[in-house]
This record gives sequence, structure tokens and C-alpha cells, in this order.
Amino acid sequence: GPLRLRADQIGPRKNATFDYVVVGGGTAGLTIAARLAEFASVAVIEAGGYYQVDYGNASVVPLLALTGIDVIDPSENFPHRPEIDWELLTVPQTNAGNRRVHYAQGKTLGGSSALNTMSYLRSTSGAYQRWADSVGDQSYKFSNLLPFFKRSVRLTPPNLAKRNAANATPEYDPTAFGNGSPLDVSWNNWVDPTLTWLAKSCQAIGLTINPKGFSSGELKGGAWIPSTIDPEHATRESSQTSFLEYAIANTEIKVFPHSQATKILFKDKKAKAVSVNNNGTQYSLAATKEVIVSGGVFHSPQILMVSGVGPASTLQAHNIPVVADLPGVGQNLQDPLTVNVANFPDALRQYREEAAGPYSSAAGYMSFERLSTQLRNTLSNATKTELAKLPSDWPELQLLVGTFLSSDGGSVGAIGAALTTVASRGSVSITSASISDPPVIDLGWFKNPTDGDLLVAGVKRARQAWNSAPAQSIRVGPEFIPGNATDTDAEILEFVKANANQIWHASSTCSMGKKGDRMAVVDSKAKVFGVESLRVVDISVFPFTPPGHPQSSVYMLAEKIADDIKNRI
Ligand SMILES: Cc1cc2nc3c(=O)[nH]c(=O)nc-3n(C[C@H](O)[C@H](O)[C@H](O)COP(=O)(O)OP(=O)(O)OC[C@H]3O[C@@H](n4cnc5c(N)ncnc54)[C@H](O)[C@@H]3O)c2cc1C
Repeated sequence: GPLRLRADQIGPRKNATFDYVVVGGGTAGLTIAARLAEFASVAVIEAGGYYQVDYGNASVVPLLALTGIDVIDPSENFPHRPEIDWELLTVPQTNAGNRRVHYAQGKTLGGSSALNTMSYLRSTSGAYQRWADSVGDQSYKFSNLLPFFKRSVRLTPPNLAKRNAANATPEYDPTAFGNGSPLDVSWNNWVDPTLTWLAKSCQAIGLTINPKGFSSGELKGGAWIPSTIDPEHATRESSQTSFLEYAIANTEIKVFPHSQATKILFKDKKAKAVSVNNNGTQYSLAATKEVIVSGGVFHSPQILMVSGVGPASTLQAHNIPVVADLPGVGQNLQDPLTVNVANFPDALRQYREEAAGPYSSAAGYMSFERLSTQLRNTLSNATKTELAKLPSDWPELQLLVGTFLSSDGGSVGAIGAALTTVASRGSVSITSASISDPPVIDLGWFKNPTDGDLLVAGVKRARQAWNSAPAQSIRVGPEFIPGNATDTDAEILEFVKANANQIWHASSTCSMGKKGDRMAVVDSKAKVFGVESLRVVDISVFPFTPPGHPQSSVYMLAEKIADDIKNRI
């Protein structure tokens, strides 16, 4: 079980004063809170409790966490798990078959790090350079960020004896990691044999293994991806099992679990306190130095808006007094999509000839690439123009391999094609001045035709992998998804719009930018424009969704801003 808070570390349900009050004990929130608690008094307000207690093994054991976490079902009829999930449902996505999408978000200590699929990889040097340039602060160059990536992470080399998988030996650059702590990162101790064949099929179409892995500022070729995992016990690692446990053991951090922050209270445009609701008991926590909002991509803009920071027209429509008119709050939502091309592998033969053991859906192998001339020529001019704006090391397509069980109990192998850049923009808004009413989320799926155009190319690329010799050797029968009848570009596009789903990397609803940028919500130090003593530190402030998977950058950002605060920047 987790290292639990001592009785004196659980906040009393009454007014109190701290140096820093952090709203949200999620990925970024617990990281920044733990670092600030090294030298200051810190309170964390978290709507959920311990996921290990509230949700048990399903959020701890990797296989269950990946295949058994039914909270990550994106369909409208998703299984309800209010103990750990906010159960958000979007407005109908009019360009995606009118689907209403369930967007899981952790409502628990650890936030979304407690229910994510645990892949740990970083973005590219060019993407971080773009971040630096877009916010006018060269401290966001990859070389300057690397110490903050390293600071959190304790990398344990793969346990090859336990992993026991031919053709699945991870390659990586140890110098991308240092002697950091407390977040454990390592490789899974089991590799599904189907995955090794699918990895080979990606290599067969030119996506050869990158000897550096994907944590050195390069996303090119393929790699066996490490996970946020405790290598000794093979259990999920989250910001709670790492940063909160560290803070429990080493600091006087105070945590207010099962408590919802309802509003940030301002005096003369200075954030002074946060009001809290714990099962009907209301109290407020004063911050003598700063309030830090880490509510995640959907809830950070929500709490800003109900507190009077956001687009004036939205606030006025709900009779919320305007503290700062920031039109960018809730705008610029970017949500990369993914779609699977699936076949039935010959499961019995694999069991017999390669290994015995459980199937897992862990996407342990990924690859990234710039598109070939042949595929690029299939794109519209508008899409080509969008791609031409990207830094030269920004991959244009990601392929992820995975296996899952079909409804009839068979094994299905999937090669997912995923966007690495999103042209469409969505939004988050509110329906009332109350934090109790869920935010209104429009993911903006396929509003810009570029996204569909690229995913059609992605399906074709995934099919190339399925048609390579290694995949041919394990597939039986005709293509399962989308199936051979889906052939022309128009048919593939129709399939993509009806079937693509989020890869769970939504970002940028409180975007970082330069002073004077109309849509910027925070500056490069994560300080909210137009008010004092208020920062937002989580994925909502990313200026864009970087290619790669974001949790590494969320931890990094929290480390970096904690360092700024310590150095009084
Ligand atoms: C299903 C899924 C799979 C993913 N897989 C991966 C992956 O494999 N690799 C990867 O790199 N990334 C992955 N991601 C993305 C990554 O996990 C998230 O981007 C990251 O965890 C976001 O961190 P955050 O701090 O912004 O928000 P969160 O971690 O979600 O934290 C927000 C916290 O604020 C709390 N909160 C919100 N509002 C209030 C309020 N009013 N009062 C009190 N508390 C509040 C929430 O309960 C939550 O604990 C995945 C995400 C999901 C959802």
C-alpha cells in the first residue's frame, strides 16, 4: 500500500494560512507542492483520495492498470468510476460522427498520473526550441530543460532476465538521465510476443531502432518505451507514490483530500486565498505568498473562470465579477487523435513457439517519423503547408503497437497511427458560476481538415507495416479493423472520423505566451497575466501539444517553476 499521510499532515477542515496553496494534487500539483514544501509551508487541495484505497489493484498492477482500467473507455456509455475519475463527457463532436467523448481525468491523489498508460518519453529539441521562442524565454531550450527532466527521475535499467523477450531489448541513452528522484522509471518485466512481431513489422518498413531511445530530444525511428513503474514491486508509479511519499517523509506538507477548491479569492487583483468545500464543510485557505492552480487541462480554466479570470463576455454571462479579462482562458485546446488498424494474430502459434504468459495491451513499442515523399504526395496542399511550419526534427506521424482482447475473447493486434501535431482547436467553458457544474468541453475534433488528412496517411502507413513480412507471418484472415472494404481515401477518412479517439494528451487551455499576446494566459514563469500571486502549473499552460507523450514534460515543468519560485523569479 501507499505511504499514507500522517494525521498531522491531513489538513484540518477549518480556515488556515500557508505560504503556498496548491489547487489539485495531480501530476504537476504534487510535484510542485513537494518541492516547495522543502523550504515553505504548503497546502494541497485535492478533490480525490488515495486511488489504491478507492480503486484497489485496478490502478496499481500494470496489466490491470492498462487493460483493466475501464475508466479509459472513451465511449459515451463508459463505466462509471466516480471514486477516481471526473467522468467528463464532451459536447457532441460534430465532425466525428456526433460522438460525445468520455475524457477520463484522475480525481485522486496523483491525478491523471494515477490512471494514465505510464509511457515515459520526451519531446524533441526542436519542439522545446519552439516553446522557448513562442514564450520569449530561452530557458525552455531542451539543453536548459534537461536538468529539470533529470531532477525528478530515477531510471532503473531493464531487468532482461525477468523481461525474457527476444527482440525486445531496450536501447536508450543513459546520459539523458541522472541521479534524480523520487519518480521511478523503468521497463515492464513482460513483453507480449505479439508486440515483438509488430515491432519487427515497424522496423521492416524503415522505422529502425533509435539507439538513444526517446528521452534525448529525438523522436525518430522506434524504441521500447520505459514506463513510470516501481521496478522492485512492478507497480504503477504516480506523482503520489513518488512526490507525495517523498514530501510525507521529508516535509511538513499539508494535504486536504476529498476537498474541492471552489474559488480563488482576490483582493485588489492579488490572489489571497482559496475557498474549499469538503463534504459540505466550507472553509478557506489563505496564501501569504502564492496560489498555484494545478487542476489539469479542463479544471484549471474552469476554476479561473468561476473566480473571475477569463473571457469577460463569458464571466458576465454568468454574473461573475471580472477580476481579469483574459480571452485565452479555455481557448486553444489541442487534442491529438489516434486510430487503430487491427488484425488477428495467430495467438496459439505464438504461445506454443515463443512464450507462455498473459497478453497485455501495453503500448511498449512506438515509432516516430517524417512522412515519405510517396505519402506526403497524398496530402492536400493545406496539410503540406501546415507540416512545413514544423521544426525539422518534429515527427509527422507516430505508430504505436498494442494488443488487446476482442469481445469474443480472441487476441487482436493493433498498429495505431497517431497525430503528432493538431491543427484543430477546441475549448473549455462554463455553464454557471459554480465549480460543481462540470466544464463544457469541445475537443474540436476534425474542425481543421488537416487532421483527417494526416490520419488517412497514418492508416495507410499502418497498413504498410501490417503488410510487411514479420506481420504477415503472424496475421490470420482478412484485416479486422477497418477491413478491406475501406479502401479509397474517402472511405478511410469516413472510417477515421467515426473511429479515431483521443490519445489522452489534451493541452493548452491556459496557454503560456509573451506579454501582449492576446490569447496568452500565463507568462513563461507560469504567472497569470493581469493579477498577482497566481500561477497555473500543469499541462494546461503548454503553448501547444508537443510531439511525444507529455507526462515527462508535466513533471519537468513543475520542477522548473518550483525552482523559479525558490529563486524568487
Ligand atoms: C487515460 C490517460 C492515459 C495517458 N497516458 C499517458 C502516457 O502513457 N504517457 C504520458 O506521457 N502521458 C499520458 N497521459 C497524459 C498525462 O497523464 C497527463 O497529461 C498529465 O497527467 C496531466 O497532468 P496535470 O498535472 O496537468 O493534471 P492531472 O494530473 O489530471 O491533475 C489535476 C488534479 O487536479 C485535481 N482537481 C481538479 N479540479 C480541482 C478542484 N476544483 N479542487 C481540487 N482538486 C481539483 C484533480 O482531481 C487532479 O488530481 C495520459 C492521460 C490519460 C488521461
